[in-house]
Amino acid sequence: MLTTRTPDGVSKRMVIEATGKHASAHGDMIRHVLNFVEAHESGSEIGAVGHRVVHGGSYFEGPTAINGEVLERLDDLISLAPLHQPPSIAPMRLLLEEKPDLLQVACFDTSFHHTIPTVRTRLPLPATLLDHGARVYGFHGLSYDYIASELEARFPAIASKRVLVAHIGNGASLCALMHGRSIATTMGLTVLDGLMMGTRCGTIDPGAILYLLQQKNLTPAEVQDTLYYQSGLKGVSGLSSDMRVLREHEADENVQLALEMFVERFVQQAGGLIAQMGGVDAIVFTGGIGQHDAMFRRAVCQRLKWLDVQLCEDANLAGRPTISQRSGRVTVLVIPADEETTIFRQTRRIMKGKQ
Ligand SMILES: Nc1ncnc2c1ncn2[C@@H]1O[C@H](COP(=O)(O)OP(=O)(O)O)[C@@H](O)[C@H]1O
Ligand SMILES: CC(=O)OP(=O)(O)O
Ligand SMILES: [Mg+2]
Repeated sequence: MLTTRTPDGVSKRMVIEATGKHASAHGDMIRHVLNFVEAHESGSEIGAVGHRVVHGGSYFEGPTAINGEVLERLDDLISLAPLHQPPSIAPMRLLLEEKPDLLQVACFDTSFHHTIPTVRTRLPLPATLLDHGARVYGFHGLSYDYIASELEARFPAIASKRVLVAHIGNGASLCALMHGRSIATTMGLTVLDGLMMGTRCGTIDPGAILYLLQQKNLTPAEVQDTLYYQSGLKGVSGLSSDMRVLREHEADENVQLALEMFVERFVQQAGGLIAQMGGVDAIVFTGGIGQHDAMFRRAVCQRLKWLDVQLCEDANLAGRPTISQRSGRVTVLVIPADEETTIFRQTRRIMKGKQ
C-alpha cells in the first residue's frame, strides 16, 4: 500500500498485492512500482508505504514504523510464518536501503487479536518451552478490523452484539467478535491452525506430525512443506486448492470429500466459537470464497439451521449484503474483504503522528 500526497495535501492510496513464494520478486516489484509512481504522478510525493505483515509476535501490538531493528525482529518470526513473512520483509528491506527517509509502516494481522484472554492464548505445553512468545496469536486481523468498522458504520445494531466472522480465502479463519473486539479465533501460534484451507491442513492431531517424522521419515523441512503447501483442499482433492477449479470437478469423489471436509471443519469450529460467545447474533462471510462462493455459504448455513439461521436463497445467489431471512434469529451478511483500507488507516495514523 502506497500513500501518496498530492501538492494540495490530499492523501491518495495505491494498492499493490503480489503473490508467490519468492521473496526477491516482491522486492523487485516494489522497486518497479516506486519508479512508476515517481515517473507518472508528477507533483505528488509518496508519503508512506504501508505493508501487510502477517506475524507481529509478542514484539508488536500495533502498527509500527519500520527501521533496521524492527526488520531484525520480523526476521526472528520467519519460522512462525514461513509462507508470508519473507515476501513482506523483502520489499521493506529494499526500500529501507534505497529510500531510508521514506516512512514505512508495518501493519500486523496479529494486532487485532491482542484482546483475546490468556485462557485462550496460552499453549498447553510446559512453561519452560514457551519462551520467544510462543502462544496463540490469531491472524487475518487486518480483515477483521475492517469488518468491525463496516459493522459499526453500516450495521450499528449488530456491531455491539455477538458476531462470528468467517474470513475464507486461501488462508481461512474464524473470529468471534463481541462489541467489535476479538475474543477468540481459530488460527494459533501460526497460520496452520484452525479451519482446513486451500493448501494448509488446519487443526490436526499433533500425533500426525510425529507420524510424518517417525513413520514416514519426512525431514522437518518436508513436514513444513506438507503442512503449508500440500494439504487442505489441494491435498485431499489431489487436484487444486482453487475453489473455482474444484467447483468444476464436483463429480470427482476426492473433490467431493475435500469440499465436505471444508464445510464439516467449519461447522465444528464455528460451534466452538459460538459456544465461547454464549450464542451468536450475526455471521459475516468475507474473503475470496466467503464473499463469492454461494454454494459454500449455503452448505454452512444449512448446517447451522439449529441456531435458527434462515438463508434467503435468492439473496445468497445474488451475493447481496444481507443473505438471511428476516424471520430467522441470526443475521447473515456478506462483506467483501478489504485489508487495504485497514492498512491505509493505520499507515495514515502513524504518518499523522510523525507530522
Ligand atoms: N467467483 C468465485 N467463486 C468461488 N470461489 C472463488 C471465486 N473467486 C475467488 N474464489 C476463491 O477464493 C480463494 C482465494 O481467496 P482470496 O481471499 O483471494 O485469497 P488470499 O488468502 O490469497 O487473499 C480461492 O480458493 C478462489 O478459488
Ligand atoms: C493469515 C493468512 O492466512 O493469510 P492469507 O489468507 O492471505 O494466506
Ligand atoms: Mg487475502
